[in-house]
Amino acid sequence: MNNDIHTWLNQFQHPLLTSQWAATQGVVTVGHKEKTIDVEIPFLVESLTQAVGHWISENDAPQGWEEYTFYVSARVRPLQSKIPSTLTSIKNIIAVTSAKGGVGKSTTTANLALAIAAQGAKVGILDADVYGPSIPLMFGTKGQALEVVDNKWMKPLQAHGVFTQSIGYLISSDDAAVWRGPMASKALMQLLKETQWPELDYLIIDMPPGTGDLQLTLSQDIPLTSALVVTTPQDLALADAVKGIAMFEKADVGVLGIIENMSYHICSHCGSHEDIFGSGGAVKLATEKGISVLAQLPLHANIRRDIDLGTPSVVNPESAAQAQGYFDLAEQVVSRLFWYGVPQAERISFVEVT
Ligand SMILES: Nc1ncnc2c1ncn2[C@@H]1O[C@H](COP(=O)(O)OP(=O)(O)OP(=O)(O)O)[C@@H](O)[C@H]1O
Repeated sequence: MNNDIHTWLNQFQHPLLTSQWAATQGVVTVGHKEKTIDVEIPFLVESLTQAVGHWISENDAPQGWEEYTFYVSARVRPLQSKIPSTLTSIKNIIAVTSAKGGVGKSTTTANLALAIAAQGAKVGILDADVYGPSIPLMFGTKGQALEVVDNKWMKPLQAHGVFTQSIGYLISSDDAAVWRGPMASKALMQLLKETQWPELDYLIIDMPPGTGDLQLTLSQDIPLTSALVVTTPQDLALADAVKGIAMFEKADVGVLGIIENMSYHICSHCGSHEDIFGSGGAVKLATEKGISVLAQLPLHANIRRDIDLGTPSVVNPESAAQAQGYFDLAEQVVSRLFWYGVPQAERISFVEVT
C-alpha cells in the first residue's frame, strides 16, 4: 500500500527532486491506521516544500485514501562523511576550494552560505584560508574578538545569521601566511575542533587555495560530506580545477560540482553581457570529468563592492539581481548533496521512564 502512495506522490516532479523521490527512505511516512501521509523533504528550499503541499492538496490520492491528513515539512538530514565525524553538532561539512588564488572562492563561499541560511538552515563558515583569511572582512567582523569559554572553546562570531570562525580572528594574515604545511594543517584542525559550534545543518569550509600537501591533508582529515570547486573560465584556471578534482578523488571525497565564477561580465552601467574570459570552458571540463557545473556566476561590480563592505550581495537588497545566482546555486548544492549522499543513521534519544 505504501507503494501506491509513493507512486502517486512521484507524479509530482521538480528539478530539485529525483524521479523516485517519494520512495526514498525517510522521506514519506504513511500511517495506515489514522490515514496520515507525512512528507519530510530532506533539505530546506521553501518554494519546493510549498509546491509539494500544494500538489497534494490539489490531487486525488489513490483509491482507499479519499479521507486522510497530510503533513509536509522539511529538515536537513545528516549525510555520511568519508571518515566518521566527532563533531556531533554539525550535520554536514562542505569544502569549497580552488586550485589557485583569486578566482573568487571566498566571495562565492560567503554568498553561498548566506543563501543557504536564507532558506532557514543553520549555517557556519570556517575560514581556513591561511594564505589570506578574508571572511572577517566579508562578514564585517574584522577586528572583533572571539569569546573563549572554559579557557578552551572559542565561540564563533555571528554575522548576518551565519556563524563564522576564521584563522584571521586569531592571528594577522602575515603570520598565517608563513606557516608551513604540517603546522598549518595542525592549527586548522585545532580551529575546527576547538570551536564551540552550535547545532549546524551545514558547515562550509573556505579552504586554502591550491592542491598541495596542506590541502590534501585537510581533505583527508576533515570529515567532509562533499566538496565544491570554484574556477573561472580561463584555460589556465580550468586546468588547475582538474587538479583540484583529482585531489579530492585522492582523499576519497566526492566533488558535488564546479562553480564557474566571473563567467561573464555584466556592465553595471548598461547591463550588457560580455564573455571576457571565453565561454563554455567549465561545461566542457565538467562533461569530460562527468561533473556538473552548478552555477555560472557573473563578474559584477556590485558583487565586489558588497563583499568589500561586509554586506555580501545576498544580504544587500540593492543587489537582488546579483543575489539570485547564489540562491539558485544554494538550491542546487543542498538538493544534490542529499541525493548524491548516503543518509547517516540518526541518533535516537531514549527518554527514561520512571
Ligand atoms: N563574481 C564576482 N564579481 C565581482 N567581483 C568578484 C567576483 N568574485 C570575486 N570578486 C572579487 O575578486 C577578488 C578576489 O575574490 P576572493 O577573495 O573571493 O578570491 P579567492 O579565490 O578567495 O582568493 P584567495 O584564495 O586568494 O583568498 C575580491 O576583490 C572579490 O570582491
